[in-house]
Amino acid sequence: MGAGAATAGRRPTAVLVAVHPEDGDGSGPGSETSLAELTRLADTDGLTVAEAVVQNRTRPDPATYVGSGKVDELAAVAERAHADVVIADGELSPGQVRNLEERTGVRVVDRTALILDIFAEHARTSEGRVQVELAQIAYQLPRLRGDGRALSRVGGGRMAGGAGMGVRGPGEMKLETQRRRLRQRATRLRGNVRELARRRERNRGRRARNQVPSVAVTGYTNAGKSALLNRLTGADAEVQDVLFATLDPTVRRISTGDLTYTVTDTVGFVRHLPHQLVDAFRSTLEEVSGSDLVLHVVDAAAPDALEQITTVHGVLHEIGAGDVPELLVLNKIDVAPAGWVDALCRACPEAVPVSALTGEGVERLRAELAARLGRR
Ligand SMILES: Nc1nc2c(ncn2[C@@H]2O[C@H](COP(=O)(O)OP(=O)(O)OP(=O)(O)O)[C@@H](O)[C@H]2O)c(=O)[nH]1
Ligand SMILES: [Mg+2]
Repeated sequence: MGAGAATAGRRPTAVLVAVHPEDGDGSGPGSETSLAELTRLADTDGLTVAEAVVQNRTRPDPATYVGSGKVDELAAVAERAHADVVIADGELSPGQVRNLEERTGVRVVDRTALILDIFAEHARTSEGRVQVELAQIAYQLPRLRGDGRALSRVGGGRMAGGAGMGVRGPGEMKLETQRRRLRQRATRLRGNVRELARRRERNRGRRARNQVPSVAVTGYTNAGKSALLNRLTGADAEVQDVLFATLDPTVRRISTGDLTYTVTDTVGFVRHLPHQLVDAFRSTLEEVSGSDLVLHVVDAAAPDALEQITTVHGVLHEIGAGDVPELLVLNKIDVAPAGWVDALCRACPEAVPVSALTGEGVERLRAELAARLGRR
């Protein structure tokens, strides 16, 4: 069972732990930006963050992730906060998790597990569920402990469906049996994903033959991709103030004048998107690399908007979509400080400022889209 089980009735409490590197671009693990994001991720997963323990030196103890003094501090903070779980701002080795748990007496998870948990919670379609479960298995296989604990949910929401994971009691299944079952399940799931990918491929081929240009909406999670898709097409994609609300691509058709094109909403990106997820979601992400134009939605109200743009470009390259022409959209200008929007426009002169909420700038965006697609 997840951390929430012991504390029915209130939201489980989390304490964050991180090593802040002395160098880097200021947005790496342990930085203020990264911790703020981890807090939002925890919140999305149903956890309330009480405190963060950050180590500022760069010489942590590899056995316990942070140095020994910090572990004592973490244990004290966790006790004071009545923490149900400790979340590390990075990916931990199985040994680090075990040692930290022993010394703090609290369940320990890392950022990757947290993101996987959110994906599991948000997957709606069978395709989304299959891909998430595959990513979960890739994460769990090297971390099995024989007591089934690595298979349970992190946060306060409902338990992840998956392969009925997390329901087995301690020691019910031998480690080797668990491993074999998971590997077999992964093989079956990969077969499903391949079949779904082929279906997607066929649909894309049909659209290409019909000469219908395609636009893929991408961007950092919570940038307003689904809201903008709804504004552009009158669709009803799910819009929520949580991270990773959308996991399944929604394809919609737009007709303006004699031009018809499709717009696809897709999964949001985040700094250090777990590689297990990138691998598992490859078929979903291929919608992006196969499109004629990437509509890159930026949350212009985010103080780290420029870093988010860099992150998204990194993921686009990773999935083979680096060469697809891009149209940058600065969204949420209704709430972004005017000076900051101006600065972003100077940094990205081709970008179109809009508000999916009020509709401001959306006509200009439509015209720009038509011009770009007509010019192909
Ligand atoms: N003020 C304001 N809020 C917006 C705007 N566009 C979207 N939002 C809000 O931003 C939040 C995220 O919007 P979504 O459309 O779900 O964002 P997304 O990029 O699809 O997010 P994921 O699917 O989770 O990656 C929601 O609370 C929206 O209401 C905008 O132009 N202005
Ligand atoms: Mg969305």
